[in-house]
Amino acid sequence: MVLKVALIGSGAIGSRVAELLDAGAAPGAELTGVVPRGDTRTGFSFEAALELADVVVECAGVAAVEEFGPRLIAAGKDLLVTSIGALCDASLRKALLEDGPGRTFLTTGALGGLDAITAAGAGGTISRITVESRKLPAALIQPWMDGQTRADLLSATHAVELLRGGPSELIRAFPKSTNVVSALALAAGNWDVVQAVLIADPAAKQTSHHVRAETSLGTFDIRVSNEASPGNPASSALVPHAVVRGLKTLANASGSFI
Ligand SMILES: NC(=O)C1=CN([C@@H]2O[C@H](COP(=O)(O)OP(=O)(O)OC[C@H]3O[C@@H](n4cnc5c(N)ncnc54)[C@H](O)[C@@H]3O)[C@@H](O)[C@H]2O)C=CC1
Ligand SMILES: O=C([O-])CC(=O)C(=O)O
Repeated sequence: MVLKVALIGSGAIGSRVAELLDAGAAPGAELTGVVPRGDTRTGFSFEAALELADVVVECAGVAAVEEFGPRLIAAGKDLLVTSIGALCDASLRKALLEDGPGRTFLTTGALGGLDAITAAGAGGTISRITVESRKLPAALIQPWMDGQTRADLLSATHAVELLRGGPSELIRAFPKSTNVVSALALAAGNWDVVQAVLIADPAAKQTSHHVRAETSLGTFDIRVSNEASPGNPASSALVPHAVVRGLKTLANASGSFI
């Protein structure tokens, strides 16, 4: 049986996922359509995705998870989320992860090592997870920043710490850049153990995430240095491939967790 896939969002991640699916990168999975932003009078629509798809992949942002996620799950569809920070909201988290009958899957996205953290959270205890993320300053400019803050950031000659805090604080201020922090909390099964720092670094040749997890089953020190996505310097080029890997597992062609 073919797994029918719909996408919400066709930016850097969504357009690459579409290309990969069309090229057969996830055997057993087939692209049914891409939900456009705004006007849906022509072409594919969210309603068409609800009717035709088995799994809908969100690659559009935190607001799109809020807007579409609960309706998909209530309709019995599966949802694969990239904007994991949306799940900082406890009621949305419940709707997506507990209410069913649809299922919510979370991509590993820009990170590695989430599997070990999930296993340690289930089988042991996690006392602390820290993550330090570094991106180029231009990728971290936000609509809420005033002109002076933007100018200072863009002309910085040294690394600048932008924010330190937990998943909710980070996603509120940098919703397109700190989903990995929420992914760590969900992997740990604990929103209180994760502390993050976001750094704008003019010398950053790649986007990097340095995760350190202290658990009763071991200490994991995970460093990922990702190439930026060609279409969006704020997103790592790895992410669409992580999404497609997830779809491949859902289509069950390989039957493998790794
Ligand atoms: N879990 C992870 O490790 C990562 C997650 N992300 C998440 O993925 C999201 C997408 O990333 P990119 O593709 O790089 O962003 P992008 O900005 O290149 O593309 C987003 C696309 O979604 C579209 N869109 C927004 N709202 C929509 C709606 N309601 N309906 C249909 N389309 C809509 C936009 O028009 C845009 O074309 C980010 O906002 C971020 O939340 C990004 C990087 C890593
Ligand atoms: O792509 C990345 O490196 C991470 C990212 O934007 C996010 O976590 O939202």
